[in-house]
Amino acid sequence: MASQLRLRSALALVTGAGSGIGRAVSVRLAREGATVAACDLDRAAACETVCLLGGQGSEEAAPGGAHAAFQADVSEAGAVRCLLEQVQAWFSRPPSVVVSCAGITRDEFLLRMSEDDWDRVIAVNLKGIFLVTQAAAQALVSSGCHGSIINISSITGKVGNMGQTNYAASKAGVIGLTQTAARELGRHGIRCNSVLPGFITTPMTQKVPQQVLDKVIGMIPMGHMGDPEDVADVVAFLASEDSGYITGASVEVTGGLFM
Ligand SMILES: CCCCCCCCCCCCC[C@@H](O)CC(=O)SCCNC(=O)CCNC(=O)[C@H](O)C(C)(C)COP(=O)(O)OP(=O)(O)OC[C@H]1O[C@@H](n2cnc3c(N)ncnc32)[C@H](O)[C@@H]1OP(=O)(O)O
Ligand SMILES: NC(=O)c1ccc[n+]([C@@H]2O[C@H](COP(=O)([O-])OP(=O)(O)OC[C@H]3O[C@@H](n4cnc5c(N)ncnc54)[C@H](O)[C@@H]3O)[C@@H](O)[C@H]2O)c1
Repeated sequence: MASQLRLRSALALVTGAGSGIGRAVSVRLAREGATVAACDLDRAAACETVCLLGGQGSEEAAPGGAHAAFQADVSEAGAVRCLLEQVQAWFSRPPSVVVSCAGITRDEFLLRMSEDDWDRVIAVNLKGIFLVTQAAAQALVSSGCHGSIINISSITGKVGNMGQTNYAASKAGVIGLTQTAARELGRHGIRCNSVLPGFITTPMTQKVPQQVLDKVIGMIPMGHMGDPEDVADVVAFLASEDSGYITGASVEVTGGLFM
């Protein structure tokens, strides 16, 4: 898809920006003119992403640099509050585009899943998106700014997946959270949408047993796994005014898996 500078005035906060889909989203939004605040649990990975953006920015750079890297654990309320404070102090405005990509898996069959594996996945994938969505929406509403919030769910949240009771629950929760936020925030000019990727080639899917990947790929009408850029294409659309009348939607990026 030809890139356009349709995001030239946007400040985009991307969590999970240090890898996979979050890195691809950061690159794509920057290419369309956005200033990117790249956040990750892994500070070094976030900085590597900023370097890919051609930005001079990193936390060591002068405030207001082209792009900047931030470190935060999205599952921690204090860290997320601090993140939004840092971003607004750095760029003198709230992020008008917020893309929550940070996420983990702790896969195990239900009969064997530990409470800790459940708790951690819910904390990062669902509570993390609650905390980021809430903090970003508070900043936008208090400043009277419009915005677009994009939360990365998964097709697993729609159809379930063996070995992922924790992950599927978290991703289904993201859909419900985002739809509710869309209902509440529409009057403030803030759109909220979910993206539901299928199997995408990233470090997250590299942990999946090959036997399982072979099974699933055989079920994909387009016959192959997707790339992070396939998801970034949709995120860029939802971030821009080209999707100005879309909110509360769940957009599947799956190659047709489980259409
Ligand atoms: C018939 C195929 C149906 C496929 C439906 C898929 C629908 C949803 C696709 C999800 C796409 C989005 C994913 C995205 O959100 C990103 C991720 O979440 S990536 C991580 C995805 N995780 C998984 O898919 C879990 C993979 N499974 C495992 O990691 C392990 O199996 C584990 C659960 C840890 C258990 O390991 P263990 O060594 O105890 O067992 P095995 O691996 O030997 O498996 C035993 C048998 O179960 C079959 N199996 C396991 N997982 C799946 C699965 N997800 N779908 C289908 N079948 C699965 C495995 O093939 C073995 O079968 P068999 O007894 O015939 O050898
Ligand atoms: N890869 C896929 O097939 C696929 C499919 C559907 C949905 N998703 C979702 O897309 C998102 C990105 O996944 P990916 O495949 O790029 O994975 P990835 O593992 O490549 O990247 C995830 C990033 O999130 C960061 N992160 C993890 N926990 C964090 C925390 N507590 N705070 C801040 N950052 C944290 C990691 O450091 C990493 O950089 C996830 O939410 C994932 O569930 C992925």
